[in-house]
Amino acid sequence: FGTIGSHRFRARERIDDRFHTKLLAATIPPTKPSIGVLLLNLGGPTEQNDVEGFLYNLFADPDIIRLPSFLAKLQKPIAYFISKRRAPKSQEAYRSIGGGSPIVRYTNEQASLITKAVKERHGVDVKAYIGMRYWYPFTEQALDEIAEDGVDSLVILPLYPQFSVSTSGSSLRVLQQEFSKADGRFKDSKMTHTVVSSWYDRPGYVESMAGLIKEQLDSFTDEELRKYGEEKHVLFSAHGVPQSYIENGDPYQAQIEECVEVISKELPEGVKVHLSYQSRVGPIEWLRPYTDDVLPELGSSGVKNLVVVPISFVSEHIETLEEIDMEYRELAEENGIENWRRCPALNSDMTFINDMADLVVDSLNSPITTVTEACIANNCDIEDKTLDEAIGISTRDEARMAERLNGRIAMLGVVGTLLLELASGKGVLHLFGM
Ligand SMILES: C=CC1=C(C)c2cc3[nH]c(cc4nc(cc5[nH]c(cc1n2)c(C)c5CCC(=O)O)C(CCC(=O)O)=C4C)c(C)c3C=C
Ligand SMILES: [Fe+2]
Ligand SMILES: [Fe+2]
Repeated sequence: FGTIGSHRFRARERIDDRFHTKLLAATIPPTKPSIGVLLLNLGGPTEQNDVEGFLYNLFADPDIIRLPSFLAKLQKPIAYFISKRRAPKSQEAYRSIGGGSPIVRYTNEQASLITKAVKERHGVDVKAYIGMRYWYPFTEQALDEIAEDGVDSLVILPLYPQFSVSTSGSSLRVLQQEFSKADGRFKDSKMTHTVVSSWYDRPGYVESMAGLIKEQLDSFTDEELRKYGEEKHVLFSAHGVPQSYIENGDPYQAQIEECVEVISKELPEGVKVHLSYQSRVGPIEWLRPYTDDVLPELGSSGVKNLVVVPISFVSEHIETLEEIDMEYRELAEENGIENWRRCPALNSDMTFINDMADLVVDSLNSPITTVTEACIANNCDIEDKTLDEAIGISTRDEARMAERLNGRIAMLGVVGTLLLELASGKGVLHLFGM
């Protein structure tokens, strides 16, 4: 490794780096380099008592509930009411899968397997850190550890194959804020970092997903196929986002569609592929078609053999174990889809793990993408005015503002509902499932 001048986590310096072609590997000091891999994920409540706090953190995130700036002060009170209202229903769902989310357990497993695979496949020592957005271990805790360990070079890897402002973007914004704090934990650090924004089209990931789906397709027995017919269907069920996010530049839907297309190319000929979006929350319009509309449609068109594939997650959690395995399965069976399979999440699938290990090493040897660059490239909402000015572009030009306002007007419906509920003392939000 050669050495090139260090960059600190000062906003301006990072922005000045926009047009660099430095490789992260080239910035690693020649002696005792310490390489960190920060795995970002959503997190989940580990026990019943965590549920309300987890939901509060989620709804207090302006990347999850977008309010117009004049209502920004209401974000926390709104989060408080929605989380209180939703907690009993969510608790019940978590109870049905054993009391809490297994997301941290799976992410820990993935972290240690990726570390091992990087060493075995590439001879490189890395230390993995886990940063969850809404519950323990929080991203900020991972950053404390990274600073204490004196990491020289950090690969930031969101565990979301496709980029959404509401997931990877939200986590990157936390990093952006923490890195640019003048008196923060990195004030004397010379650490460099690079971000892998999305990786839905990596051949290894595609191969691992296709492999898991084929296993399910092959599990239909001859007897079942005689009974239900030969036709096999695959329904990719992606986590939804509000439609307004896409209108404001979130690359999520385009990446989901491309991802489904490349995986489908690897499936046996004759398999019929469908795509829908699950887990809608609240009264506004989300990406369509909704999974709970598509299942009855498939049923009434005579589909019997169906493999459902969770496409935006890399580990099991409430949306696969409860929503797909229980709610959607029941809905499918009620509608005549008798031969149901669910493709497992990637969890510790070794084709996937090895690909993530290769991805880490590839990103050490690729031009750096800073957190700020990743946010700009993926149309994250950058609120920090000084950043906009320093970059010399405005993310607030009038056309974008008008578009964003349209999306936010929809959100005002939620606020209005809350105020109505507060004023009347009657529960209105439950009508919207909140
Ligand atoms: C790619 C994945 C995800 C996107 C996009 C996403 C957007 C998004 N989610 C909510 C609201 C909720 N999400 C909840 C749980 C949850 N969400 C994801 C992934 C994505 N979310 C995961 C992996 C999980 C489960 C974590 C776990 O505990 O196992 C929840 C809480 C559960 C519940 O009460 O239903 C909510 C609420 C919104 C509003 C949103 C986009 C704006
Ligand atoms: Fe979610
Ligand atoms: Fe969800």
